[in-house]
Amino acid sequence: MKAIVKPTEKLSGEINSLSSKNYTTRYLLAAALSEGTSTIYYPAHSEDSDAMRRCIHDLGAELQEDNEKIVITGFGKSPKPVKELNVGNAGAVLRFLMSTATLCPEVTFVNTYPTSLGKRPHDDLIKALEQMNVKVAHQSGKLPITIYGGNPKGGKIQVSGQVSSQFLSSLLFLTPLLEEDSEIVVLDDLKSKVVVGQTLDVLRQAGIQFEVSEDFMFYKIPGNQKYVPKKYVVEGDYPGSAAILAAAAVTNSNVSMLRLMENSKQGEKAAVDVLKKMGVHLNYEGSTLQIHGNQKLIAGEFNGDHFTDAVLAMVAAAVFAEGTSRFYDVENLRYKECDRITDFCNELKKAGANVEEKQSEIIVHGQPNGVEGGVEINAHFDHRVIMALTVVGLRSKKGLIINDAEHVAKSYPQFFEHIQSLGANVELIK
Ligand SMILES: O=C(O)C1=C[C@@H](OP(=O)(O)O)[C@@H](O)[C@H](O)C1
Ligand SMILES: C=C(OP(=O)(O)O)C(=O)O
Repeated sequence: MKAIVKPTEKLSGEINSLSSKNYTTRYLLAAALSEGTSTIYYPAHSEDSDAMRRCIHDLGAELQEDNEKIVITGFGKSPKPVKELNVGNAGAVLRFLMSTATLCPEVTFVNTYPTSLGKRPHDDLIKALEQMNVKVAHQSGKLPITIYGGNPKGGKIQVSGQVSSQFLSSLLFLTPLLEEDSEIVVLDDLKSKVVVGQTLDVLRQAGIQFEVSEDFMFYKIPGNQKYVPKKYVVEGDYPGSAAILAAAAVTNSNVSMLRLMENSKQGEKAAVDVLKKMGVHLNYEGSTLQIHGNQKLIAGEFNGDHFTDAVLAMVAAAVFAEGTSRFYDVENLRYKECDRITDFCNELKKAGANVEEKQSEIIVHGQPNGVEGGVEINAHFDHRVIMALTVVGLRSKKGLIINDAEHVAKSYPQFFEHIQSLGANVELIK
């Protein structure tokens, strides 16, 4: 699918925000790891959340779904001994399930996206699992990966958090089910620390006991625990909504987004503060976030590690700001669906933006008069590149053609429909 994005001056209307992908994957897993029946209200519907649904079903969970909810009967610590799992292009789903798969004798995670997830590194999690009586066959830390488990052991576990927080989250889901008590020490740095808070939030809701140090680098997890079956309610998704907010920020707009909680634990909620700092008017009325853009933005300096999945959308807004913006501490964007520093900056430059990259920074020299556009954009299999370049296209002189735009469905299948409903001049060609 091609998305033809044309210059658009105004956006207005109301959007029912999509449901949080990161909470949906976590609730699905917590429900699968319990032995009873849980209900998840308003789950996300996207390729990534569908990948988690498919895999827990393959592992033996029973799922029944209607428009509002999924009812799940879990497999506890005894999944079906499947041979193969296909997570699509979903990094978090792969990493979370690599630990769950140690409860089976032998599971291979296949490589269906060789140029996206197939390029991402999982060495740090593999090294941690190898400390737990698990053997792992892999291609230099990448897919396809076979986990030889059956009898994983808790105890003292070390894991690096330098590349991804998903490795730690993965171990936090598994260790409560093991016979032994565990102590997890995070080595090096811990990137995307805020999303670990969402993991801990879900574990607490599922009745799991643990101790955690203030800096999130050390954990004590008693063994022999059970996930309690629960009713979970999924809140709105800030990472996806950040792209709509960025679009509203670069146009003359009056947009309301329903279902975005002001006290959310999602790191990408920081997009609201980033845009406020850039001079955009935003306010909450209950759980509705209202944004009024007037095309005027001021540059700023931001630690992007606090809102990792919203960085690209915020960079897209900064493309039109007065002055130079700097997004720092973002090196781990290089290990996502594409290299979100080099690949993204190259696409932005094609569109006419003035950006520079460093190993762990994106620097944006803003152009309040808009960018030239008039080119075709390579999506690099990355939903967040697609959404961010759509924002740029709206304020370009000649528009942008985004190729392979169907990959937006990894997290936000209704993105184009939503932005069109606000008045964005976007045409889709199948
Ligand atoms: O735990 C999660 O659900 C996620 C963690 C983050 O990844 P990293 O920890 O690799 O930054 C984020 O980018 C991803 O979209 C979802
Ligand atoms: C990086 C992302 O997801 P994942 O790591 O789960 O593939 C994302 O949603 O932007």
